[in-house]
Amino acid sequence: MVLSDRVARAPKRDTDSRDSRDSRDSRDSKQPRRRSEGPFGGMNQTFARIREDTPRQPFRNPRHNDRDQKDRGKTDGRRIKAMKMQSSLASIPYGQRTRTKASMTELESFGQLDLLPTLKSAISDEVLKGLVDIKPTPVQRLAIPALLGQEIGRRRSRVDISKSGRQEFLLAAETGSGKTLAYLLPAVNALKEAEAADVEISTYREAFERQMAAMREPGYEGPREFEPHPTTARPRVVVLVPTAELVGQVGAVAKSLSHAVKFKTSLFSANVSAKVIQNSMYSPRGIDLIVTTPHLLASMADSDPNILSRISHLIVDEADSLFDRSFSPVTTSILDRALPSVQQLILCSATIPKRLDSYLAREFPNMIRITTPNLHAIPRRVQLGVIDVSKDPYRNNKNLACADAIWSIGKDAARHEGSVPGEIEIKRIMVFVNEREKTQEVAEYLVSKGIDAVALHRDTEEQRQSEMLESFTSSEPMMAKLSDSPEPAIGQSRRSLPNTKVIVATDLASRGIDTLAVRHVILYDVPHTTIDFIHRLGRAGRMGRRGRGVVLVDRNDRRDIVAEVRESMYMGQALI
Ligand SMILES: Nc1ncnc2c1ncn2[C@@H]1O[C@H](COP(=O)(O)OP(=O)(O)OP(=O)(O)O)[C@@H](O)[C@H]1O
Repeated sequence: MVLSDRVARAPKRDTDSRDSRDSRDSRDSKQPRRRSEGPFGGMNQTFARIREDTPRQPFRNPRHNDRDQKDRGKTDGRRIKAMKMQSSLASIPYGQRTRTKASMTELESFGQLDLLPTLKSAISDEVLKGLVDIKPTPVQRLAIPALLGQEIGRRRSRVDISKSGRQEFLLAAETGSGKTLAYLLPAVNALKEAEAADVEISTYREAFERQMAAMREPGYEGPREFEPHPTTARPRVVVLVPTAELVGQVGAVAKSLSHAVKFKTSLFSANVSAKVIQNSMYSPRGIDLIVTTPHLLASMADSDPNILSRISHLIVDEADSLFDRSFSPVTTSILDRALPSVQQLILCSATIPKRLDSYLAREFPNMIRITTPNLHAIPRRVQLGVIDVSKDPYRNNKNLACADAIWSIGKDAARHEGSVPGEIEIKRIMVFVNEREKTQEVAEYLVSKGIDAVALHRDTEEQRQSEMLESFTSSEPMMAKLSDSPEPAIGQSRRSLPNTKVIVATDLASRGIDTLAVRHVILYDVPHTTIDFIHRLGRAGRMGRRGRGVVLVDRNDRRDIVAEVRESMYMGQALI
């Protein structure tokens, strides 16, 4: 999906390097006149005569036949492709990661931030309600002060401003690390500060109060309608996300903030009717913050270009998706139209492909890049197991292997009774496939094996899909009666597994979904890229939780890639 097309090409030579390469070539071609052999032959040399490494020949088992030799050649060729896949993520120098780590320790609580007091209390009272000992996460420690322009400890938040007077930020941090709050808190803070300083809004409020008072007078005969609010159809903060599910999720965080700090939030997605969208965009009460998809916003802006005229904070979440080939034309068309008024442009992602990296370097050279030390690494608390489907008892029947893996998770959980006697916790499991068409087939197979599975794609019944997603995003444990044993009841024809719920999806459908309840992820297909590995396994082990991935490999799959990913995960290294 996001392979860098430059990885295999030699870097472009500039004049200097060409010169130096030329001189080296001529030097190389000059053979030493005399080569002295013997014990002192290597002395007084002006350049190192290092013998070129001849590739070590692999051990040949005489029993291998010709066909095996051919296959080995094929594997070697594909290995180069594996390296390309690995290289499609941009690397962040380790030196920079260490510096970041040091500066992260200086912000210890949300209390230290220059946020409005109501916003600070909204963090514990609304957004992270129920959590004890709330501390900012690494990305929040780095990003919030920078976006607020606040100095923390010895660290001055470096804020470069582009020629237009705009600040541009890239927030790159691992999956499930709290990026949403990292960009929403400063944006809402700025929104409320701008509102307090906005003369047009205060004049409107005074006129509104006057008219309300007049309308309460007996015998009032003046107008009963109000002038539209200055912010009607002119939002100040816009958050762009790729899917309707993410509109709901990010919108829920924004709404919970707006309960404590009054501002008007609207969520626009394909799931919302055109009439509702129209009514809330043009509400006479105004609109402050919208969360939507680029396509919807672009179509609204096509009919009313002024919608993009007052945006001060433009946030592009899941930026690697929104700047990939399918979304990029529409995302950039919004940027082109909105940027003149934008004061902060914030791009946010858990993976930065090289293609996006060079696009940002070219288009936004002043962008401040905020990256956490663990970027592109899958947390060590997530373990990856491998099932070889080519072996007995599966004989390349992936469906069977997948159902078996889910059954063993369910059975294992059934052995551990929950804290309430007679109840067991329902395990929520995500199965990832590479092709959207496969989701339905796999889900149907799992259902036929007594598993409560649903495919996450456009055609799934909306109600069923949202019920299932809701149960996956809630951190509350879900319980099943222990009597609902996985074994068939007497007289029951088929076994069913009541203590698991399964979503079968492609990672595009579930990108960014905050599946807090998920501890198990099954990679039905080996992902095409390390980026997919990160996002799929990132649905488990969120916010410090433990997780377990299982990858099903058959004889056509790249086992070497799986081994490399496992090793990097074990070492806690970035998958670059
Ligand atoms: N400081 C915090 N302490 C504890 N939990 C937090 C904190 N900040 C955010 N969270 C919770 O962490 C979870 C993950 O946050 P969020 O969805 O913002 O992650 P993300 O970095 O955007 O992940 P992804 O890259 O997968 O989209 C959410 O449930 C959120 O409520």
